[in-house]
Amino acid sequence: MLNKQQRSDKGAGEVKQSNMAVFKPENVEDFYEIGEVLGSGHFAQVRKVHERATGTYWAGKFLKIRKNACSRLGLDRSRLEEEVDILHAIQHPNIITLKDVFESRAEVVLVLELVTGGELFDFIAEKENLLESEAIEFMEQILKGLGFMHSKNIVHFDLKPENIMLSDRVAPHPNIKLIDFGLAHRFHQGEEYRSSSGTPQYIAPEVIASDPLSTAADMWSIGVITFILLSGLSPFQGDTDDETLRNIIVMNYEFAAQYFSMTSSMAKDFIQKLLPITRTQVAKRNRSSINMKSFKKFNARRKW
Ligand SMILES: COc1cc(-c2ccc3ncc(-c4cccc([C@@H](O)NCCN(C)C)c4)n3n2)ccc1O
Repeated sequence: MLNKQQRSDKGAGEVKQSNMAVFKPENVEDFYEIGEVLGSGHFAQVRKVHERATGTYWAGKFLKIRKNACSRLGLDRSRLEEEVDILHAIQHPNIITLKDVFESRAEVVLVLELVTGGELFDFIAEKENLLESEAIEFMEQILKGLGFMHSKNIVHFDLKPENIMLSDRVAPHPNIKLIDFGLAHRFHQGEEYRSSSGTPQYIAPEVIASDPLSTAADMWSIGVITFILLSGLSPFQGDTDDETLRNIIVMNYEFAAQYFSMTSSMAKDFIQKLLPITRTQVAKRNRSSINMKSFKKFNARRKW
């Protein structure tokens, strides 16, 4: 488990308590041989790593950590601590497993279960779209992992096909693994939580409106993912992020006959329950201009 160490720092006569997590200070290369790059993003790189003691292969997520609060280079350490806490709290067959955490001067390394089947995103892209029976198999596993997270009051907040990986894409029934808990949050009793982070195509209207968030935001993303699995189309995707966000606010989506003629009414009903068109949103869609005030405020805040 994560070692939380109570530290008291004396500064200007006051005693400040900081509850910084302490990860393994040893050099990760003493225990793992660092291999090929599997993928990379902002301030993070995922590499294949080989455990010296057992010969097992793992995935190492190498993260650059901000040196101080004023720096914009690197990830916020408290954000990373929450991700590690959350990963430790959720052990489930459909959620990636965290094995170890190492820390050097400005880098933290998460040692994670290696999955070799790639992203669901690529799997769909190669198949255009899936049979409804295949989509159901994937959704069942995604919802099992997500249901387990939600039962522990943990919300992912960045569900998208790129963060859903397959253990082995050639297996007849590939196993799903949810990854990337960099935006995840564990809710405490009575807590109000707002965030303007996420990926435009998949974020819920309440994120754009900066309303208090809940597990419902993940269920909205599940509706978008299901729509994509069954049609190959992204329901709210516009030519720009702004257009995508506008489409979400006014609930501008439809089941185009050209793409949904083979889709069951049960599947469309499932999506409509996850992407509910409220009376307010129908009214907005009928009005010439959408509620630009909340949209402009969101635009000013958003972090991508
Ligand atoms: C727990 O958080 C993460 C786990 C992983 C992870 C875990 C196990 C694992 N086995 C293989 C891979 C892998 C293979 C190819 C590319 C990538 C990664 O660069 N792209 C993953 C999705 N991306 C949008 C975060 C990751 N991973 N990636 C990636 C990013 C995370 O934020």
